[in-house]
Amino acid sequence: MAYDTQPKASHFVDGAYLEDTAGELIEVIYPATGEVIARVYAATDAVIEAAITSGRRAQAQWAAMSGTERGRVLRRAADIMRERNHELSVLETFDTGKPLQETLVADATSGADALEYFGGLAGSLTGEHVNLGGDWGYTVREPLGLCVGIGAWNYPTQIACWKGAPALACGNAMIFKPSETTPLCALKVAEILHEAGAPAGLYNVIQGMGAVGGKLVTEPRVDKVSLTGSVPTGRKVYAAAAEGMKHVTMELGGKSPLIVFEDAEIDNAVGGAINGNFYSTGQVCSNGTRVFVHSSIKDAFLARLKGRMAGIVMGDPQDEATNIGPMVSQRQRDIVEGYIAKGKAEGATLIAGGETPEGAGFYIQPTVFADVTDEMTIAREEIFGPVMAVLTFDDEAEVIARANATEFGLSAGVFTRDISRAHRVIGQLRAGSCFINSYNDAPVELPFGGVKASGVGRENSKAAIEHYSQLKSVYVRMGDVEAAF
Ligand SMILES: NC(=O)C1=CN([C@@H]2O[C@H](COP(=O)(O)OP(=O)(O)OC[C@H]3O[C@@H](n4cnc5c(N)ncnc54)[C@H](O)[C@@H]3O)[C@@H](O)[C@H]2O)C=CC1
Repeated sequence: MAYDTQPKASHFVDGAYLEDTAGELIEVIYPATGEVIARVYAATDAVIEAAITSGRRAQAQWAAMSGTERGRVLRRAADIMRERNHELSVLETFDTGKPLQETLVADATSGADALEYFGGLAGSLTGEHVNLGGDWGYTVREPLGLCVGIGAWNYPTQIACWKGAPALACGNAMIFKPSETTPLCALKVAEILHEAGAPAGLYNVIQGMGAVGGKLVTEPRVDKVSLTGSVPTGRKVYAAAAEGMKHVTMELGGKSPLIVFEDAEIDNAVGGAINGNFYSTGQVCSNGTRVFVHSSIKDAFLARLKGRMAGIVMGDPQDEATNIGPMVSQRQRDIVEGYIAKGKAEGATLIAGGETPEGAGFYIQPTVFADVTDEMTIAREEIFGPVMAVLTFDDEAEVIARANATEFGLSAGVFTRDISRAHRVIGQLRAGSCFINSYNDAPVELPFGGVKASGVGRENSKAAIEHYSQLKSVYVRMGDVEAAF
């Protein structure tokens, strides 16, 4: 293999690669072939201790710098990421199996956006002066301290930056634990931040499964935990963090509705449904996997959708012509196959896909089911794969109620040409990240996150600053102190 996917060592701690082969072996598998392309070891207690000690030391040093100086480091890191975008994208494709066509534009570039945006904000994180009628007060925006980021496997570079950039901008240090399925890319983020001038230990990356994540979450010297993962893991991590009264951000799963009204521009709605179901082979938390189509346009919608699916190019993800890559792992493909079987068994109509191709790699066909009802398993549970469920509706109030009838609340989308209806409906959908005549855009300037079981807190935008800093308030008396005795 021309590209060397084996990292220099498993962890990046205190400004350098660090190895400890006493940890559990993690084999990194290239999803397109099933080959082992790298080996790393889960962090031992010694590695965790080194990450915590160096993180706390670096945090004190970093917080003593001005916001402008900190921001300069983040913006330099953004520039380095952009210069190396091609190389980083190829690695992201090896790590995840996502097609290079996507990774070139959505991963290191999105990470660089976050570093640039929060680098720009860092110098403007000030408090307030408060007039108290003679006396006065002021607030200081302070860092939380040592933050832990725990990542999912679908966007390893992006998640490492979406958590790291606001944390560092606010003057915190971070220990990031990538998903054990995709351990490679975050190491590059750590390398780049170090090269850009971040003090040694400020952004440490350590590997491991849930057990390593669990140790970090319960560590008393950790002040905040930000998780991207599934709802069951979120429940465990949130509960463990609560024991130590730690700050949390939870970016969890979804089963989001995408509503297509009868007056929608059908090609755009079909495009939105494709982006919201098949990008990254369906492994996107905000996907609009319940596509509610007005019954009067169901046939036209399905016909256009089927036509557009002839444009699927499934194959070698390193080939830029490929637009559908494999699933991230055998395990994830097995899960998706199970849901497709349930869809068939519970009586949904298979419109497209539904098969697992022969041969190496964890490929599965992008799949569309129609005539799906609210009770079917594929309409209720997060699949995290390329499976679109098309349901029909007749009435606005009815579809809003059905769209909201889920424990999740990450995203929601509406396609309609009626501007009043668009805002009226979005106003009633219980979701954190919404779209009108679009789907799955995630610019760094807009808050991202869920309501209900989909999460707590927001990533990106100025809102993320609230989740990586805290206010100290100071009362200043100008006169004498009056006391009862
Ligand atoms: N809302 C969002 O921003 C996103 C949410 N997701 C969600 O992530 C899920 C898929 O990712 P997976 O990696 O399978 O999720 P997962 O929940 O299995 O694992 C997520 C991370 O948590 C770690 N972990 C597991 N148990 C832990 C514990 N007890 N304590 C601390 N850490 C622990 C894992 O090692 C991994 O790094 C999907 O459900 C998806 O919806 C994925 C991407 C974005």
